[in-house]
Amino acid sequence: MQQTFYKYQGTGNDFVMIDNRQQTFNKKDTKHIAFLCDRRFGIGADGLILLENHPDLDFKMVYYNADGNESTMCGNGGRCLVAFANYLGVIKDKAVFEAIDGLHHATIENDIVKLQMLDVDAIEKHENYVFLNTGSPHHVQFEDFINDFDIKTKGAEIRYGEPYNEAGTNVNFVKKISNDTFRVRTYERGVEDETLSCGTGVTAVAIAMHVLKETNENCITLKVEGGELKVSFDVQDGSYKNVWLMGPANFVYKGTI
Ligand SMILES: N[C@H](CCC[C@H](N)C(=O)O)C(=O)O
Repeated sequence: MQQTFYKYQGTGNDFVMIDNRQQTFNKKDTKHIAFLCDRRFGIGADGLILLENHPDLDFKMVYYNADGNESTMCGNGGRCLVAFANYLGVIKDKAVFEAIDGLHHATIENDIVKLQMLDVDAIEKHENYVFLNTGSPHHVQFEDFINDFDIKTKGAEIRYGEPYNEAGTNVNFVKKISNDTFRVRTYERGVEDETLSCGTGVTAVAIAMHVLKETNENCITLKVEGGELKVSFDVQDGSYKNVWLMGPANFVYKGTI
C-alpha cells in the first residue's frame, strides 16, 4: 500500500515526517524505519518522526534515529514537527505537544520555530568535559581544531567508551567565537556520524558554556555546519529554566512510496 512521506530539515538536521494520526504506520518495523532513513537505498534522513493525535494536546511526537530505534528527544525534529503540523493545518502559530521527555510549547512565524526545552538542573562538570541531559544525553568538550579533526572517529570513541558504553551519548565539540557565540560540531548517537546540527546538542552546549562561565549572556548563538541556532534560558540557583531553542525549519519535499 502506498504511503505518503514528507521531508523537513532544521539547519541541515533532516527528517522523514509521517502524518500518523490514523495510526497506520508500523512502529515495530525497525528495519523499515532504517530503510526509509538510508541515504542510498531509502529517502535518507538523520531520523524519522511521527505526528500523532493526543487526547488533550495539539499532537504527540514519536522520534526514531536513523538506525530505526525509537530514541529520546530531538530538538530540531521537534521544531520541524511544529512546521509540519502548521503545514497540515493541525496548528496555526503556536503548539503544545507531548514528546518522550514531556510537554513542549512552541511558536512558528514564517520558517522560524521556537521550541521550549526541558528545564535542566543536573549538570556534571568533569575535568575536560560537561555532561547533561536536555531531552537527550550530551557530552560537551572543547576542540581547538574544530574545522579540521576526525569527528567520526573521535566522536565514536567517546560515544561508545566509558562511562557511556552501548547506551551511549551524543558528543558535542565546541570552539568559542565570542562571549555569546560558539561553533559546534556534533556526533549523534543513533546516526553514528556527524549531523549538520543537533538541537538538544546546541542547547546542551549553550548551558554548559554558561556553567563554565565562558559566557555571561543568556541568549547564545550556536554556529553549526548547517546554519545558525539560538538558545535562551533563565538561570535560578544553578537550574536552567525557560529554555528555548530557536531557528529555521523547512519543508523539503512530499512523496509516496
Ligand atoms: N540522536 C539523538 C536524538 C536526536 C537529537 C538531535 N537530532 C536533536 O536535534 O536534538 C539521541 O539518540 O540521543
